[in-house]
Amino acid sequence: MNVTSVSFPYGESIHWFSPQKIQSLPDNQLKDWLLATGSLTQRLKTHCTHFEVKILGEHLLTPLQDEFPSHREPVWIREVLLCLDGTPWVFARTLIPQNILDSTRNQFTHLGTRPLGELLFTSPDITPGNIEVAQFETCGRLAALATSLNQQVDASLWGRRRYFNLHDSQLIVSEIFLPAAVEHINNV
Ligand SMILES: C=C(O[C@@H]1C=C(C(=O)O)C=C[C@H]1O)C(=O)O
Repeated sequence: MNVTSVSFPYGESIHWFSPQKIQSLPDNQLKDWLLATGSLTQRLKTHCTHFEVKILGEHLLTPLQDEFPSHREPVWIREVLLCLDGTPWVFARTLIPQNILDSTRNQFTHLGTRPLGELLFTSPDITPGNIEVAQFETCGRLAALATSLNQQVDASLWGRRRYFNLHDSQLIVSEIFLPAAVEHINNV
């Protein structure tokens, strides 16, 4: 895998839609994955022997334009690849505001290769919020990332963005399904 943290951050500005508003959700098994509310990590682990979080980068950075309107100051940005038996299936980009870092004693900044979901789905103070979806064109940065992972991008990529509520704040987790994942999901 010739992806390095040199190109971090990989995220690109995208227009996210409420699932009720986007007319053209994929009409195949991927739709269920896009809208599922549980831990993606737990679901991915049922499709492999070895699950691994590869960190592309983590840093306090300013969000992309319109990515986090309530936070124009730097937030903790974590980008990872979720790999199943050595194959990257998901690119994930998480944005965590400073007040959540402070109120959780910086647990999120010391995750390392532990899946974020281990924190999000075990803390009684964190509740899943809305889900939004988006389609990524084949000419974008994330398509280029997929290509650099030796995954052929024949069609636009699909992703979702989930909000997680903690006290009176939110963090955002975006997950883009790479071609290897879509190939498996739609052909199981
Ligand atoms: C939110 C979850 O955590 C996963 C793990 C991530 C990480 O380690 O950075 C990011 C996105 C998720 O797919 C989950 O398991 O649902």
